[in-house]
Amino acid sequence: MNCGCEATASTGLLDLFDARTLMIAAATPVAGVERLPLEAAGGRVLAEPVQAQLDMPGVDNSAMDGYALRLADLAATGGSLPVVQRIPAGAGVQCLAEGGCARIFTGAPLPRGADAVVPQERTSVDAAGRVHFPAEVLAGANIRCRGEELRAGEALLDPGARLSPSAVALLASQGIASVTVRRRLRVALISTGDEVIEPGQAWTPGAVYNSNGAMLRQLLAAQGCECLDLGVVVDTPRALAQAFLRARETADLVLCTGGVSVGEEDHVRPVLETLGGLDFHGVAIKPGKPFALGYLGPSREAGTPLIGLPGNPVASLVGWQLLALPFVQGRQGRTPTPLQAFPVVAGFSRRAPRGRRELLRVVLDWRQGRPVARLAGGQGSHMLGAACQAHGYLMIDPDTCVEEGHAYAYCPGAQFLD
Ligand SMILES: Nc1nc2c(c(=O)[nH]1)N[C@H]1C(S)=C(S)[C@@H](COP(=O)(O)OP(=O)(O)OC[C@H]3O[C@@H](n4cnc5c(N)ncnc54)[C@H](O)[C@@H]3O)O[C@H]1N2
Ligand code: MOO
Repeated sequence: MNCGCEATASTGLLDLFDARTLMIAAATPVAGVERLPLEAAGGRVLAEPVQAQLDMPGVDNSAMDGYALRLADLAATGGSLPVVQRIPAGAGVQCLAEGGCARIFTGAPLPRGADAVVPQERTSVDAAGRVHFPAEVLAGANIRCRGEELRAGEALLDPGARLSPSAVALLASQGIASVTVRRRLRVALISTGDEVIEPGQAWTPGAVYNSNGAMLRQLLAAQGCECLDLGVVVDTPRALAQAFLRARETADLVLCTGGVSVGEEDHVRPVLETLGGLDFHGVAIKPGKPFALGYLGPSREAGTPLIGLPGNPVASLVGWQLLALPFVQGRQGRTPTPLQAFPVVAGFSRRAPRGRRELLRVVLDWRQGRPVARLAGGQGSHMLGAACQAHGYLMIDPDTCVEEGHAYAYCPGAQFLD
């Protein structure tokens, strides 16, 4: 792929942000939509623009439990009014009788003629039942005006939005009962490695349980993808080629883990080059360096994209979060989310790795009112424990030593589950 991005001369690896740009550019959305009942569409990607059906709020209404009044009546009576009406939520729109106030509740329609609501705790009621108001009541106080949030016909949600619980709530608040969403992305998952066995199988020395498969199935499900799990494939070019061809038949994306590095037992790259092509291989991040994007088939356009994630479990996780996820989202027709990061002070010092941006798994502690990052545990790319404890990553630029008390870019982990 000719993108104008260059691998760093010294390492031959792509910069993380250049690699993300390539992933997003390569992620063509899949065709195919379906109409679903609103709640079944939760987590899916909207395929159509949705407009507001109603003004929001639909009528002027009270923001408080209290009394609705006409300011001119209050001025004329010297600060107290009799209660002449009672308006609960769900009542129709009424007119406020002159010279009195209305007992009103949160969300109830404001009576015509009223121009303020006073919360009940700012009032007192005398023995005769007159309500006494504070000296200053502002026009419009505690009134939620019709259409102040939205007017009917205005854009509610754009295509490409993921239907989060709040987006479902927004649609429900408009009375919308069904929506058109993109079909689910079909992702074929292949775990490679002679040593890799599934949980439940008997362990023998040298065997490694397939944690990547378990993790990626969860991560794919969290993105609303359909996972076609092809299980564990042994480290031979022939077995891998067979698995790739099978995956290609039905998937919108092939995701494999392991065998993507440079040893002679690592067959992903050569097999990919034989059955299709390679877009790039190797990103200047730690963990996650041996990451590959390519395609299976005659051309990128006619082929099926393939992402090779490293075998080391934390490298696989980081490769998914920083690179594969924006691709999956783009292929789902989602508007890609920029990487969220903000400065956080390091509570430790550490030597830098050469030529790679490091993603340290950290926990945030609060010290004197500000967050301070500490290492969540061992930082080896095979050490899942720290990845599991971490709140996020402290992202350290290549060749930069971490100095205690200095601030670095912190990427919250929760963003990768959105
Ligand atoms: N000479 C070099 N060796 C390595 C390099 C390099 O640049 N030159 N890169 C290292 C880095 S960085 C990483 S990360 C790993 C990744 O290598 P692979 O993607 O080829 O992965 P494997 O060699 O197949 O496995 C690595 C490691 O991960 C375990 N593994 C594999 N699959 C799974 C799975 N499904 N679940 C859990 N664990 C898995 C595997 O047993 C190995 O321990 O390469 C370095 N080497
Ligand atoms: O990318 Mo590897 O993850 O440094 O071990």
